[in-house]
Amino acid sequence: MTTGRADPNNFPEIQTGGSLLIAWQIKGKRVLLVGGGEVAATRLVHLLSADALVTLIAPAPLHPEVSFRLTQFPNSLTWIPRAFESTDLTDHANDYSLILTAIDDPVASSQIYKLAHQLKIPANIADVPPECDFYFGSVHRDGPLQIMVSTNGKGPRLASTIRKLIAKALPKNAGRAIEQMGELRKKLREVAPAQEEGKRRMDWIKKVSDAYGWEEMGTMTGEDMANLLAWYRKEGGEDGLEVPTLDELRALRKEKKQDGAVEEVEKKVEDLKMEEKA
Ligand SMILES: C[C@@]1(CC(=O)O)C2=NC(=C\c3[nH]c(c(CCC(=O)O)c3CC(=O)O)Cc3[nH]c(c(CC(=O)O)c3CCC(=O)O)/C=C3\N/C(=C\2)[C@@H](CCC(=O)O)[C@]3(C)CC(=O)O)/[C@H]1CCC(=O)O
Ligand SMILES: NC(=O)c1ccc[n+]([C@@H]2O[C@H](COP(=O)([O-])OP(=O)(O)OC[C@H]3O[C@@H](n4cnc5c(N)ncnc54)[C@H](O)[C@@H]3O)[C@@H](O)[C@H]2O)c1
Repeated sequence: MTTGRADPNNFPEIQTGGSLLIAWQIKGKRVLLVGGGEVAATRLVHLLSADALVTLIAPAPLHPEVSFRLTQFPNSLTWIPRAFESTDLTDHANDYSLILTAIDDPVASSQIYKLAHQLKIPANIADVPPECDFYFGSVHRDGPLQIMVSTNGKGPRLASTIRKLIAKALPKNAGRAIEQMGELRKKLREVAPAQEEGKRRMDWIKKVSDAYGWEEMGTMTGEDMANLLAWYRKEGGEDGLEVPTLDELRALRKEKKQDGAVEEVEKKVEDLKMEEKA
């Protein structure tokens, strides 16, 4: 939506030869996973974290972690206990958004890749980079915060080392703070939905994002958020709208709610919560 570039003439340098890193919204989409060993177990962590609907094809016995996921996710993970057959794909050509294999059989792997390619379904064939439309990366998750380290196939173990270094350097409650920011942004769009308010809304949320520490953002209460939104509404007509300091925001907690703006916003926030529950 916005680029956030300070200098419009200072274009970023492009290093070609990389890959496209994206956050694929695969929730509710069908994925075929072939294989039930250790690598399949790691694939399941990624897929189930993203709320995908997974069909797993592999003969028994399964890796214990894979068996555990079956009991943990009975509605989103289905096991077909046998080896892969080509009709698994040809009869279900439109079913799958994504195909992953994690099997110790290079011939079957290649056959699955060719079928996926014909059907134009993106595939990752573990251990065979030339037959991967995309690679996995080393992932750190903390709620909505997702960090993926990729070495573009050069050094998976080094990716894992870098991921751990990054995770160590993160603020303790970064995930929680980001979750809170998501809630605030959603509520702000709700109380100030007007299209023409888009720029002011974005300028202000940028300021809010920079105004408080991680700890403060993570421990912000529903009342603080309502106070912030009321602040925005009250001062919304002004250009260069400021954000309350932390002290100002905390002071608002104690104020009696004689202020109609706060009550109005709190009611909207309550309505939103009810909608979410419904
Ligand atoms: C990140 C991670 C994600 C995951 O799989 O979940 C991942 N591999 C991980 C670990 C790992 N894999 C291997 C080792 C042994 C040590 C070593 O070889 O380094 C270790 C380390 C270990 O076990 O400690 C063996 C291996 N891997 C590939 C090949 C084939 C080849 O390279 O030709 C071979 C056999 C090489 C051989 O035979 O010599 C290929 C791929 N592995 C990738 C991802 C993709 C590129 C990732 C990137 O760009 O960085 C890519 C290209 C395709 C793909 O799988 O998508 C996960 C770390 C998760 C974590 O802990 O955080
Ligand atoms: N990319 C990576 O990060 C990475 C890391 C380690 C290993 N590997 C490679 O990934 C592959 C899988 O590794 P693993 O440790 O999970 O192996 P594994 O031996 O633990 O598991 C293999 C699984 O595939 C199943 N399988 C074999 N043929 C099948 C078929 N035709 N249809 C359905 N299921 C079938 C087996 O029953 C088993 O469940 C190996 O080739 C391994 O070298 C990749």
